[in-house]
Amino acid sequence: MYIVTAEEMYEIDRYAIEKGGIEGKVLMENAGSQVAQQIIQSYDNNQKVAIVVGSGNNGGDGFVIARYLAEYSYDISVFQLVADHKIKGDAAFHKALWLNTSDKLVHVTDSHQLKQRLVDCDIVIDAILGIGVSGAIREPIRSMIDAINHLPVEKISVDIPSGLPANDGLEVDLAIHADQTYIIEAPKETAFCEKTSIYYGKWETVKIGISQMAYAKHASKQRWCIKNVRATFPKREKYAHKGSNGRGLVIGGQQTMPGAIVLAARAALRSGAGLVTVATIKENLPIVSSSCIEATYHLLPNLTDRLTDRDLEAFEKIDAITFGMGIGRDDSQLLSDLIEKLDKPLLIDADGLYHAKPLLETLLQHKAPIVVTPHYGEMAMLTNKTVPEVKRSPFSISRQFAEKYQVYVVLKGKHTIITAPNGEQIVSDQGNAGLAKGGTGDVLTGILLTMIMQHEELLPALANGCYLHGTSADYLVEDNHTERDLLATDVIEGLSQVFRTLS
Ligand SMILES: NC(=O)C1=CN([C@@H]2O[C@H](COP(=O)(O)OP(=O)(O)OC[C@H]3O[C@@H](n4cnc5c(N)ncnc54)[C@H](OP(=O)(O)O)[C@@H]3O)[C@@H](O)[C@H]2O)[C@@H](O)CC1
Ligand SMILES: [K+]
Repeated sequence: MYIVTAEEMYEIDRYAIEKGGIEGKVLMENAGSQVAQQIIQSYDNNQKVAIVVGSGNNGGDGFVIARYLAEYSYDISVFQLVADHKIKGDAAFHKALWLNTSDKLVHVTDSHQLKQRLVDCDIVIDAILGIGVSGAIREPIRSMIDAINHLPVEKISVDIPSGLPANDGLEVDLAIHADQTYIIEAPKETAFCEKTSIYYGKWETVKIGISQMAYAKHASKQRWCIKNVRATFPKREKYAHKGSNGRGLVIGGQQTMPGAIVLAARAALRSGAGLVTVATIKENLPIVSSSCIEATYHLLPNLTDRLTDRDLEAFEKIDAITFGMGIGRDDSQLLSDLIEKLDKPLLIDADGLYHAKPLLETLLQHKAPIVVTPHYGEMAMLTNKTVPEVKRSPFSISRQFAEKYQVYVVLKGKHTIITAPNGEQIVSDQGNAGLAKGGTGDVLTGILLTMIMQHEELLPALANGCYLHGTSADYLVEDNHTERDLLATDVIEGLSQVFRTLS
């Protein structure tokens, strides 16, 4: 499923009209009838329904919905919040069709009137503003949206909660707090941003006949689901040997943080890596090696000095490296050596990201791909922004960073956003609140290390890793765990159940 900005949706719409030959009126008919079908399936027709329409095509959708719901005997009233001359084009066409079959259209000019009109309704269908909204919400629409938010009725938004922008990056001024949103065709960026997703309530998409070709041409983001994983997940070769399934290297683990590397190494092995070597200090060896007997070990005298020739020689056979879990924040030369001296795919996580901050310009010199996996706080640190700023613009900030430093970014959150150096993005929204616990990030890193070694294309590889991690947590919470007691180690054990669903 594609995710779009407002500009991309308009381009896709234009493509469907100009190249696909579908008239705008027909797209609007399809949009309204599909939303109406969803409402008919979910809400009884003994309810009193008010449809509030604004000046744009979102209002046009509202007139179509009115026509279909009236056919199914809902008690419908349509309230027009703008002057007649504001309704133009396709919206005016569908307004005329509504008036051919009904006289139920009331002009409302202020919020006080609107409140009185809506007070005995069960459902308000919000077709006031769509993706064409711009700037601060103007009066009288502003007070009208506020009035609707205060009514104890079911609020259903068409396409987008009125007042909410489609794109990330803007401070939300005022918007309908919907219980349910029926999104036309493709979810917009704000459905996946922490500060704005709540306005949508529950949401689903309705299709109106736009071809996938239009999206392939104009959209740059996808939501990753099992269908994508099945299509891209590498098959395990029948005659594979441990060397052909990838040799991964996990570097990290201060004396006080040995758990992080155990989790990463075990997760990498459970996700199918052929061999995993853990490079850490000797004080960690007893605990780490007894917790992960399948891995091999490489001893580093400390986690701060440059790599020796012996280290570099030992790492020569490695297919991909992850650096940073439990490494601490003391000055260290390790990361600059990994960037300069080893041309291997490199995943930088956790404290490793603090070491990466002063080296960002040098990332461009690395000949193999680099992946960074920050959470919101770490992303704010890397980009000199605040956490609220990252939460407001997770798509834009990830894309700018990925393009500037030519790295892959996995911005971890409820909706994890994965960005390629060319700006292409994928959202993985699997997982639950049980993952908000120490160690789960280390498990994700281990899974991603294996995915990096086993795929040719990195963007789907990283998306598949995020899918495995989140879906393991979802299955565990559905079965014998809860969001409260779920541990990072459980997520590793849960991977088998996810793998079984992929073939
Ligand atoms: N995707 C698809 O393929 C299809 C999409 N369709 C639908 O079209 C919708 C997009 O339609 P759209 O472009 O007409 O924009 P939309 O938001 O309805 O109205 C814009 C008007 O709102 C006003 N306004 C703007 N800002 C404001 C503010 N701050 N405060 C107050 N008022 C403000 C401004 O009017 P003004 O008062 O300036 O004249 C402006 O002209 C889309 O969301 C979907 O529902 C389907 O019908 C068919 C296929
Ligand atoms: K709306």
